[in-house]
Amino acid sequence: MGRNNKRGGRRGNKPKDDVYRTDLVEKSDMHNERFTTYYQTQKIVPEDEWDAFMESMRAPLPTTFRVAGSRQTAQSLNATLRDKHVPALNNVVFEDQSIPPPVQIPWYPDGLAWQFNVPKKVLRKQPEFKEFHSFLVFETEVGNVSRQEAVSMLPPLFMDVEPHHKVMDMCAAPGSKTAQLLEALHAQDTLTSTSIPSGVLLANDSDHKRTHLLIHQSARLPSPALLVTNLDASIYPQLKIPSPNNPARMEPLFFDRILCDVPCSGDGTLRKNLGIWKTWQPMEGNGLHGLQLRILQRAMKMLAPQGRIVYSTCSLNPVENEAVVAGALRSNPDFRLVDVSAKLPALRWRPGLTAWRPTDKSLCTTYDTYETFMATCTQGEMVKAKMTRGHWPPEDVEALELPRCLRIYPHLQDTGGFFVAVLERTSTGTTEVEAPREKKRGADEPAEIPESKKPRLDSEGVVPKVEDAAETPAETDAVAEVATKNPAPPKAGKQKKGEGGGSFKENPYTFLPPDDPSVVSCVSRLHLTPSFPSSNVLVRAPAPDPDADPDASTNGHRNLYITNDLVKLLVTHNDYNRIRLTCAGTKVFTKQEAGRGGEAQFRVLGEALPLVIPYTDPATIVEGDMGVLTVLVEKAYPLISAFPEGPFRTALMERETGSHIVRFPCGLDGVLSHDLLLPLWKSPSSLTLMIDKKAKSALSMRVFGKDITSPVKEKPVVVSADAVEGDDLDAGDAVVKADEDGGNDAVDMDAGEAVKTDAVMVDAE
Ligand SMILES: C[S@@+](CC[C@H](N)C(=O)[O-])C[C@H]1O[C@@H](n2cnc3c(N)ncnc32)[C@H](O)[C@@H]1O
Repeated sequence: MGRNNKRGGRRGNKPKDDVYRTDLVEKSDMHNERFTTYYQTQKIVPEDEWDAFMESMRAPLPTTFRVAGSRQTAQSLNATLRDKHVPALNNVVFEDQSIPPPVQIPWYPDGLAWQFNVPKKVLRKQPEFKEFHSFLVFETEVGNVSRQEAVSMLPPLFMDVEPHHKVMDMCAAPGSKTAQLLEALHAQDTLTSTSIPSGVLLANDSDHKRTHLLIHQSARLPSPALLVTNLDASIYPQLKIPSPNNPARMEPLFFDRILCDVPCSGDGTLRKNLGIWKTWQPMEGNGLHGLQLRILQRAMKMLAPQGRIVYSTCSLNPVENEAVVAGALRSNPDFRLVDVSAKLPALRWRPGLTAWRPTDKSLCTTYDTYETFMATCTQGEMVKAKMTRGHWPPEDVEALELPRCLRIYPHLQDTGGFFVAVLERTSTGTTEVEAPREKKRGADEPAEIPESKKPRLDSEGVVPKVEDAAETPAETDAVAEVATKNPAPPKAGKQKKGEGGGSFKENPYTFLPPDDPSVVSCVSRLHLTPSFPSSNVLVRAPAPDPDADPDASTNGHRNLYITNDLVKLLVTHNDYNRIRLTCAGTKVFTKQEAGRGGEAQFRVLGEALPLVIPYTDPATIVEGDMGVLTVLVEKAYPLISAFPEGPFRTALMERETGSHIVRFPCGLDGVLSHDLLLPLWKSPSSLTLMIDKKAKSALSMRVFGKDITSPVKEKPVVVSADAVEGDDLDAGDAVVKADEDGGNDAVDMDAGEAVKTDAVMVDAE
C-alpha cells in the first residue's frame, strides 16, 4: 500500500477510478534523473534488466482484486467468476484490438486474486466487459471483492495467521491488509470450534481519521476479535492481561504475529502515483529511516518467542528497507530473517541487497561509508541529509542474511514495486519491556529523527560522536508505565483523562452483566442458546453510577456489541488514556422500533448473522424455498399472505413479531452452493428482508442472474395490524429506523441498510 499521506502520500486528489493514468501524464514526462542515477548506483536490478525495469515502471498498472470473505463464500464467488464471467470475456475484440480476459494472479493461494489490464472505454462500452465490470462493482460494494494492489496482498500471506494468534497490525490504515488478516483469523478456529476466534487482531494507526477508514474496511468481516487503536506505533506501550494461572496477577501480552507495513516514500507505487516522477528525491527515504526503524524495534519488543514479524514497504530504497532490517537485527540479536523462498513458489522476486550507498539531496555524490559522508559534507549539509550511521550497510552485513528479504520489481510479474522481510524471534524468553516515552508532539505528527539520534555538532562544526540508532534502540528510553496494576472497569459519566475507560472523546466501552435486562431480552427473544457469550456484551455508553442514582440500570441500550474473551480482557485491564481505543469487538444487535403500539425489540444485524447463527436455537430458523426467496428479493415489504402457501408462510403466521432468520438450503434448485441465511423482520402483517438494496441486488444477480428487486425506492410506513390481506403494500408496515445509543463507529447504518452480502452467505455446517 501507499505511504503515509502525511508525508506526501498519494499526491493530489486522484479520481477514484484513475487506473489508466497514461491519459493524465505523458510517457515522455515519466523521467527523473535523480531516480535513475540513485537506483542505478544502488544496482537494485542487474544492468541488463534496467531497461525492462524502467519500461515497466512507465506502463499502466493492471487492475487487481481479491475475492474476499470467509473461505467457502469466497470459493463459491470465485467459481462464478472463473466459470461464468471469465469465459464470456475470451476472444473479445474492441475497435479491431483483441482484449485479453482477466487472469488469476499466479502466486495467490487458491486462485482468489485476479488481474486485468483493459482501457476504461472498453469497460464502459464493450458489452461483455461492461457486464463484468458491473458485477465487480456490485460485489465490491457489498464487500465480496476487494480491490487491492497485487503486491499489497503479499505481507499477510507471509504472516501465517491462525485463529488463536495474537496479531498486531502496527500501521494498519486504510486497512486492506487488516481485512486479509481478519479473514485468516476467522478461518475455522480448531480450538474453539465456534464462529468467534480465540485470538485477537489489534489494528493501530497514528492517524485518527484513517483509523475510521480502517474500521469501515473491516466492517466487511465483523469481528469480536478486533481492536482498533490510534497511537504512534514506535511508542506503543506493552499491553497486559491477567495471568491464566493466577488471574489476580497481570502479565505482559506478547504478540504471535506483527505486521509493520510502515510509512514509506512509496516510489514502488510510481506506476499509479505519477506525480512521483516529478518530485522524487532520495531525502524522503533518508528522513523516514529513523521512524521505520523505531517502529520495527518496538514490534520486536512486543513479539512472543518463536513469533513472526513481517516488515514491508512499497519503496525500492535500501535505506528504507535493508538498512532498517539490518539496524533492527543488530539491536536485537535474538531475531533472524526467515527464508520464505518456498512459501509462494510462483512469486518472482529478487533477493535483498547487501551493499548500498546512501546519498544526500545534491546527488553529486553517493557515499561509500558514513565516515566519508561526514568528512565530505559541511555541517549544514549533514543536518539536512538526515543521515546516521544506520543508513549505511553495517560491517557485519553478510552475517545478517539480507538476501532473504524479498524485492519485488514491476518487470518481473507486472506489479508495483515492493519490499518484504520476514523476521522471527529465536529465543524462548521474553522480558517485559516498557514503552519509550512519548515525544512532545501530536501522535499524528510524522516523527523525525529524535534529537538524541541526530548528529550532534560541537562549536567548530565537527561531529564528535554520533549515536548509532541501531545501537541505541528507542526502547532503552525512559519508561512510561501504561497498563494498570489494578484494573477497574470504565466508570460512568463524562470521561476525564485519568479516569479510565477512554479519554479522547471516545464513548466508553462498558461490559454488561449477563443478567442485564437488555442482554436477557436479546437472549430470550432471539432464542440464543446458553453457550452464547452473554458476559462479553458491551455498550458504548457509560456504566450507570449507583452512587448517583441507586435505581440506575443499563436497560434501554439500543446497540449491543460483542467481543471475544481476550478482547474483553484487553479492554478492561489496560488504561486507554494514552492509547486511543477507537473500536472493540463488533456491533451485533440493534433495537428495532415495532409498528404502531408494538414494543421495540432487538434484532440481529445482518452482517453479524454468521457470528450469531452458531448460538441460535436451530429449531427457530425457518426454512425457505425458491418461491419465498423470490418474493423476499422482489418486494420490499411483502404481506405474509403474498408468500406461496406452505411451511414458511404457516410458520411465519404463527411467529411473534420481531427478528427471525430464514435458511435457504445448499443446493436449492441447483443454485445455491452453500446455505444462505437471511435476517427477517416480522411486522403484524408483513415481512422485511433486512438487507440493503445493493446487497439485495447483488444477491438477486447471483441467484436469478438478473436484478429483480423493486426499482422504486419504497418508503417504510406504519400501518395497522388489520391491513388488508391479499394486497401488496407499496410500502409495508415495517418501521425501519433504528436509533443509536451513541456508538460512534463509522459503520453504523440505519436498520435495513446494514447487511453486506458476504455476511449473509453463511457457510453450511
Ligand atoms: C503504508 S500505510 C499502511 C497501509 C495499510 N497497512 C494497508 O494495507 O491498508 C502507512 C500507515 O502508517 C501510518 N503511520 C505513519 N506514522 C505512523 C506511526 N508513527 N505509527 C503508526 N502508524 C503510522 C499512516 O497513517 C499510514 O496509514
